[in-house]
Amino acid sequence: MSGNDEAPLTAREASHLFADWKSAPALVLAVSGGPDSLALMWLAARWRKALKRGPALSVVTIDHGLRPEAAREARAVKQFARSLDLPHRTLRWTGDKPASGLPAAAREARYRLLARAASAAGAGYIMTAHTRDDQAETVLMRLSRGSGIAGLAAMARETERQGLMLVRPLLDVPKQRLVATLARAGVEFAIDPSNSDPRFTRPRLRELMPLLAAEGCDSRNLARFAARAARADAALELLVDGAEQFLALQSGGHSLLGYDATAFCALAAEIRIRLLLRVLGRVGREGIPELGKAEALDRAIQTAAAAVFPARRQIKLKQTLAGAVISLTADRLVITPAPPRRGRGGESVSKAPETSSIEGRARRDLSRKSGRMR
Ligand SMILES: Nc1ncnc2c1ncn2[C@@H]1O[C@H](COP(=O)(O)OP(=O)(O)OP(=O)(O)O)[C@@H](O)[C@H]1O
Repeated sequence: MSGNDEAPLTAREASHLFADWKSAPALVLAVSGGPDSLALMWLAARWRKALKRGPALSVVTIDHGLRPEAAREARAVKQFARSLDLPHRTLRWTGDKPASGLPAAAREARYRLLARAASAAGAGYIMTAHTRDDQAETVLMRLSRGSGIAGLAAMARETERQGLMLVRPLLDVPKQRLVATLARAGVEFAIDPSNSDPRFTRPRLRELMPLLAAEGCDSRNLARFAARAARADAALELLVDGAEQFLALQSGGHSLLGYDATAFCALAAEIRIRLLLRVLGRVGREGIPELGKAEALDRAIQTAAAAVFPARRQIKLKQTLAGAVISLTADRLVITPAPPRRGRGGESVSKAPETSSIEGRARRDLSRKSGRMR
């Protein structure tokens, strides 16, 4: 790709960026009406037109019902899509809007609606216009929250989300190049004022970017850092696979026996914590817990394991986390689903499907690509 961060994207560069999805049957383009996603739509339409055979493209805009101008912007996207011969739908978020955590709730609703539109269009892929600048902001946000390596890897080019693939062909492209692409094509675009609303973290961090860039902490270097963190994360996940297989072999395939406590405690802390996250996500009723909670659990296990107890089978630690019960004896670390919590009317409350112990059940998708920050 051109090293010039201000040059419009060429057709050749775009065809390279989209090449991975050339043989997908259908793609949904998520287009808000902002410059990044309008450029995505324009580039994807030009790419598709140049192909003899390729995916059926359709465009979806979500109206979050938060700004009065949103409906007009969605109509403008529809008009532009029509001029490019692309079918377009607008879906509206009609649910209650929370008083706090609005960006996160809007994002949840957006992806839910996009997934619905993709299923209706028979598309297994949703394409967004995340840029290198978005990647850099994500790294900064996660850094500021003390995220782990998986979180610092930020967004991936492809992410699985509820059975659909979320794909980001422009993740290495600076936003300025998209703006330049639109300017050359003579396309006008809307600016969403919430993108610079100082009530939200991301816009406040965006404000800092020029200052940081002057010190070398620019989007290129932050994105490079994310790529390196992703590489380290992938290597660590392989080590966790190996550790898991090793511990399972040591249990002789007895699914209810859990892990050998000494072997578990001898693993490196990072591997133990990742293993706990995996197992809790698989066994527990409440999904993968926060990294900090798994770290605290690991510390408690290590402290309890070091304590001397007279009886080998005596329980050294018993704790619940993420809808799972963790118990430790001198011999074994066992993680089982917690009994279902009782609701107000006495009915049981369960978030995850019934599972029985550490081993012996299908592995759910627990990767960082599930969109959860670590
Ligand atoms: N209203 C919308 N309708 C359709 N697609 C949208 C809408 N808003 C955002 N998108 C898609 O999501 C991409 C990222 O948007 P933005 O950076 O504003 O979202 P975000 O809240 O930071 O979410 P994310 O967690 O996905 O980064 C856009 O480039 C676009 O492809």
